[in-house]
Amino acid sequence: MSPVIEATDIVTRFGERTIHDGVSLHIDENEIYGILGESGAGKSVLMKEMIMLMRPSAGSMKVLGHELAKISYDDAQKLRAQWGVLFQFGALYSSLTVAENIEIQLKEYTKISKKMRDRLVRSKIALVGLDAHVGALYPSELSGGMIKRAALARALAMEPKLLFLDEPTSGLDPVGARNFDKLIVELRQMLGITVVMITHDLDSISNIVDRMAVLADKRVVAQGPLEEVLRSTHPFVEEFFKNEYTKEKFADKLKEGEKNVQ
Ligand SMILES: Nc1ncnc2c1ncn2[C@@H]1O[C@H](COP(=O)(O)OP(=O)(O)OP(=O)(O)O)[C@@H](O)[C@H]1O
Repeated sequence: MSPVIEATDIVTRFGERTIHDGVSLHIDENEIYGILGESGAGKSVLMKEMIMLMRPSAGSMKVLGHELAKISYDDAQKLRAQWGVLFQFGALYSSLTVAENIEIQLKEYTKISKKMRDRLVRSKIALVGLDAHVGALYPSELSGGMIKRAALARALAMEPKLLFLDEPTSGLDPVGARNFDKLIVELRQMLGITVVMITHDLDSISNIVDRMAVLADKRVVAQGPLEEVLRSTHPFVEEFFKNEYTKEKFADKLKEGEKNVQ
C-alpha cells in the first residue's frame, strides 16, 4: 500500500537560511507518527508543508496520492477537506461557542442542513469526551483540557482521513495529557485515521507513537519505532532519550534495541 504521506528530499530555505536540506520520510495509513527534534529544527514548517500552508523550496511532498507541487486548485480544495489540524495555539475562535466553532467548516464547505449540522456537532462533542452542555459555552469558559478536546472536535468535523496535531499535550497536566493520548488512540482505531503529531512528550512518544522521525542538522537523523530510534548515537537522540532522567525511563526499550543489533 502506498504511504499516506511521502516526503522526498525536501529542501526549505528562508532567504539565506536553510531549514531542511534533504528531508525524506513516509507515513503509512492508520499509524500514529511522531515528528521530533529540538526547537527550531523545522518540525512546524514541515507540517505546514504537508498541509499546503507553506511550499518547500525543492523536493517532493505527496499527500494521499497527490503531488502537492503540481496539484490543481480544485484538487487542493478537496484535499484540504480530508485532513483536520489541531494547532498548538489559537485553537478556537473566542467569539463563537464551542458548537459554532465545530460547525464552521460544515457551514462553509458542505450543503448539509442546519438540523444535520447540529446533529453532527453533538456527535463530535460526545466523540471527544465532552459533555453535551459544553457546546453552548465560549472558549473563555473552558479549562485547558476542554479547549484541546473542543479544538479536536473541530478538527474532526469534516470526518478527515488524516489528523495533524502540533504538540497536543503541551500545557496539559500529566493526567490530562495521558487522557488526551488515550483519546487519540481511541479515535485512530474508531475512525481509521492516520495521525501525524509534533511532540516533545516522552510519555506520548513511548506510549502511543508507532514510528517517528527525528529532525536535526536539517535532515531526518533517526526514524522508525522507538527501539530503532534509540539505537542512534546522534547527539540530539543521546541528549533527549539517554540523559540521566530518560535513560531509566527507556531502559527496557534501550535493551531491546541492543538485542536487535546483536
Ligand atoms: N515564515 C517564515 N519565514 C522565515 N523563517 C521562518 C518562517 N517560519 C519558520 N521560520 C524559521 O524556520 C525555523 C524552523 O521553525 P519551526 O517553527 O519549524 O521550528 P520547530 O522545530 O517547530 O520549533 P519549536 O519546537 O520551537 O516549535 C526557525 O528558525 C524559524 O525561525
